[in-house]
Amino acid sequence: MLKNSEIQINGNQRFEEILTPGALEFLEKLHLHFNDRRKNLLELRKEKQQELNEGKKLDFLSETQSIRESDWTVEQIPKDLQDRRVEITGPVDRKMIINALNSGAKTFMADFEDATSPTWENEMQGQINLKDAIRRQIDFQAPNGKEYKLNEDTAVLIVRPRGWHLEEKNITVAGKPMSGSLVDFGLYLYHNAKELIRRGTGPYFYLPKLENHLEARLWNDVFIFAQNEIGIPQGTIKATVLIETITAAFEMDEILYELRDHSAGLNCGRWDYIFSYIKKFQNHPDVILPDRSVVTMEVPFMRSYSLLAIQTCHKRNAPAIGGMAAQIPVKNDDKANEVAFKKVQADKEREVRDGHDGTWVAHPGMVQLVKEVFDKGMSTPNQIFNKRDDINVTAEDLVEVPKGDITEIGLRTNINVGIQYTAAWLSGMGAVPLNNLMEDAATAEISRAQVWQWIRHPKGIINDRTEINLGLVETLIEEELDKIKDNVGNDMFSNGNYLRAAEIFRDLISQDQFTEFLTLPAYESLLKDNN
Ligand SMILES: CC(=O)SCCNC(=O)CCNC(=O)[C@H](O)C(C)(C)COP(=O)(O)OP(=O)(O)OC[C@H]1O[C@@H](n2cnc3c(N)ncnc32)[C@H](O)[C@@H]1OP(=O)(O)O
Ligand SMILES: O=CC(=O)O
Ligand SMILES: [Mg+2]
Repeated sequence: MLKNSEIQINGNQRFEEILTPGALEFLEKLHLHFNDRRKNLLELRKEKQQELNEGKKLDFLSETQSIRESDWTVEQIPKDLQDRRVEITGPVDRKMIINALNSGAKTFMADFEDATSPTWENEMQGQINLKDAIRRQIDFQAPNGKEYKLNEDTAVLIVRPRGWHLEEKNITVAGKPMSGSLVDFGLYLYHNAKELIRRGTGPYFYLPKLENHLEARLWNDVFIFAQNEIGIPQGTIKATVLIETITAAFEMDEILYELRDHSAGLNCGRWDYIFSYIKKFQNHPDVILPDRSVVTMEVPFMRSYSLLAIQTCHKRNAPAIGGMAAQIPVKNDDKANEVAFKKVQADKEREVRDGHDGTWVAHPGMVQLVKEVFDKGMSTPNQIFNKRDDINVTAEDLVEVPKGDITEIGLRTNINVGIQYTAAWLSGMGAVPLNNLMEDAATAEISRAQVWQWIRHPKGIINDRTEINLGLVETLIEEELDKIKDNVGNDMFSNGNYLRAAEIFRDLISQDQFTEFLTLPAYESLLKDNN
């Protein structure tokens, strides 16, 4: 049994409502049954990275060929997940949960991952907010007096727990931190599964950053165990896996197969996918990406993966959800706003034309536009019937290196966004608007990974022929910090964690060993003052 000394309640009455003895006992069981396997799988990630660093090429697995070639389908998708044409995502902030549920989107993914900075307060408050939202007992009053409450019709709730790599250091078992995934999943399920079922829906999840089908098998075993413990029918949990690592793209069939009793399809997590492409091929001299702004869904390796996801899902009667266009409405600039909307529209038109069954938006202001695009392109609840047998994506297509320039603006933007995002994250905000784009942990990972790669790669050269090296980047970091200071003002600059963020950014790009996730060192920094 977890002892009180092993958790932080901080005297908050409502935290106690989440961290009940029963919930803690359930978490402890999850930990004892699954944490060693989680750790072994994280070790396996390191071994696979080492093989790639030594020049290994990615390919479809020979040992699972029979799974790819045999006929099977996932179990029936529940009624309220049949039509997912517009999914809004957002952090587990109380006001935003209400706004997202009211947004007119079909579903809302409440995010403990890319969009949440995992302060203890955010984590616990997020669980409280979701518990209240499910029971329709959520309301909120903003400092300006604006009142928030739920509409009659709300989006279907899906929760994204943290990835397997993240730990929750405020909950320990025998002195060892628990997995962030198991904490987020476990607390949400424990408090809400039966209530969700009673209300005609279910415990639905998005599973982030999986690298292979063994990690999907672990989730599936967690589901079987948890359904048994909680006393809900097997198969009640439904999970959509984000295909957001380059290695997982080679195992889409296998991931669906592992989760076939619990699967609600796949999603193209495009931003982490780009990050993963850089990370996994960090040592390959033939792989380098141009400016982030030109690595769109239309470059061959991105388009191939999205098409393969559609074909794979539809073959298995599962939905294939598209990805996040990072544009958000632009305030006080009609022209820039129009451009942003046009970009989102084009992105979503391509997705629906290709066969995606739904897609993501980052902001309520985009819901109507994207709904109209999908209504026009998809007159049925989904298009799983469209098997796309015409698609033929090869292993080479999935890794094709895109062309394009590295520019000084691209380099400066990566530095600027990397620092500003990390500063926000250290201040407890996991998603922020920067340069009229939604930035979250996944997009920030691209920024710092590109700078790391460009410093070391023989082709890390700006299009004016300037070589990118540590010295240049150090200079630009100072210049970008000055710009940020001018922009946010002295007070905000000194209170806003920018210097700490710059220190983390500097460490990340100067260490020869590529740090697996920006959020790992950032979490250590966060623990020092936010908990
Ligand atoms: C790569 C990936 O993993 S994508 C998935 C993870 N990322 C995300 O989920 C990010 C989602 N988006 C967001 O968090 C936000 O849109 C941000 C931070 C980018 C911008 O937020 P803001 O600066 O608040 O935008 P803005 O001022 O235009 O918001 C207007 C209103 O819409 C609300 N809003 C904006 N985005 C969202 C959202 N995603 N969900 C719910 N409400 C939202 C705001 O709370 C605000 O409400 P109010 O008028 O009642 O005060
Ligand atoms: O989680 C989504 C992504 O694009 O990353
Ligand atoms: Mg992601």
